[in-house]
Order: sequence, then structure tokens, then C-alpha cells
Amino acid sequence: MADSESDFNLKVVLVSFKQCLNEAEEVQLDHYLAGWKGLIRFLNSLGAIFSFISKDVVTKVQIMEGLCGGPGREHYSTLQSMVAYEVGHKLVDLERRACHPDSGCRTVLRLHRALRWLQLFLEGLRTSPEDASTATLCTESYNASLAAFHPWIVRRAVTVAFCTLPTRRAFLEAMNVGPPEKAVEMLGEALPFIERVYSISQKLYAEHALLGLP
Ligand SMILES: CCCCCCCC/C=C\CCCCCCCC(=O)N[C@@H](COP(=O)(O)O)[C@H](O)/C=C/CCCCCCCCCCCCC
Repeated sequence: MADSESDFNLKVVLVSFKQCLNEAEEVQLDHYLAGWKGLIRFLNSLGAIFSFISKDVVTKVQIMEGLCGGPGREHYSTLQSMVAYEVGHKLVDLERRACHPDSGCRTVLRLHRALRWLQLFLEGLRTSPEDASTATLCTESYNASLAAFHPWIVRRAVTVAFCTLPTRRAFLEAMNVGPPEKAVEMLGEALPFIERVYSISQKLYAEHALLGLP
């Protein structure tokens, strides 16, 4: 992995997701986006073959930063306030992308689905044997999450990219939290926070029938 990423520390990134939740268990968008920006740095370090994925995440984070810093910014402090605002003011395309192609609700939905992939992949890394194939772990977590929402051509490109992934040991070392055993321990502590953010967001989107936004 690239030297410029040598200060990457996955623990710091995962802590952003811990900080996401306020006392009312609402998802604070600034911390959520900070977590994604940290993940983008890691993705960039994996090489050019992952750049089509990285570009898509960057675009989505930029859309959200535009909304969070735009004229309606007071409605974009939490996921809950954003959903209430956009749904309440009919700012979400429900059937097909039309008047509001880049609503906050549809943009976060894509990141939310990807967070499920991340949770499954990191859980796979944590619990798998030392010689486990990261391509297999990645494919399994992808098939159990994002794949259902992607067309054939994207699924194909992603599967090819997975074959270039580093080994499980290299991944654990790249987390920069010490030896592989320490990284496994850190994942055990941090993954419940990702899981919590994911399940709160999932419940919110389900309650508003937003899980299938085009
Ligand atoms: C030391 C270990 C740390 C692991 C950290 C991994 C960091 C990974 C960072 C990001 C994960 C990928 C996020 C993918 C977001 C995909 C969002 C999406 O579904 N976009 C599609 C739909 O958007 P719209 O067209 O409706 O606007 C878009 O069409 C997709 C485009 C590109 C393909 C995305 C494939 C996602 C594959 C997920 C696996 C990433 C593999 C990373 C390897 C570690």
C-alpha cells in the first residue's frame, strides 16, 4: 500500500462512527461523513483499480457536504432531521429520479448500503482463519449486501477488482493499530458501533419506506 497512507489508522475512522450517535441516538451527519472520508483514504491506497469505487463514494460525500453546508443546512445536522425535512417538503424522488435526483435521502441510502458491506467484510476479517482469502471474504460480504442493488456490469468489475486485494494479514497490518492480533481486538471493540449506526439508519429508512429509493 502507498507510503502516503502510512498514517492511516482504521481505529480513528471507526471511532467517527461511534461519535455519530448523539444522546437521542440520532445519526450526526458530520461524523458520518468524516467516517466515510477516512474510508476513502484507505480505498485510494488500494490502487487505481479501485478508483471507480472511490470516485463514486467521493461524489456522494460531496453531495452530502453540499447539502450540509448549503442554504438548508439546519435541516442536515442529523439523518433524522434530514429525512423529516426532505420527506416533509417532498424533496425526495420516490418512484424514479426526476426533480430531486441527488436528494440527501437517496445519497445516504447508497452509503448506508455500503456500510453494511463494510460491517460484514470487517467482521469476516476479524473472525476468519489466518489464511482466509480476502477476495472470498469481500465477495461474500458484497453478495450479502450491495450486489443486490448493482447491475451485472458493476458486479463483474467489482469481482475482478477483489482479486487484487492484499492478504488478510496485510489488511490487518494496514489498519495501523499494531500487530494483527491487536487489529482483530480493535475490530471486536469498534464493529458494534458501526452495527448500531447501521441498524438505527435502517429502521429510520424502513419507517419512512425509503429503502428502495431510485
Ligand atoms: C484496513 C481495512 C479497512 C477496510 C476499509 C475499506 C474501505 C472501503 C471504502 C469504501 C467502501 C466502498 C463503498 C462503495 C459505495 C458504493 C455506493 C453505490 O452502491 N453506488 C452505486 C449506486 O449509486 P447510484 O448510481 O445509484 O448513484 C454506483 O452505481 C456504484 C458504483 C461503483 C461500484 C461500487 C462497488 C462497491 C463495492 C464495495 C466493495 C469495496 C471494496 C473495497 C476493498 C476493501
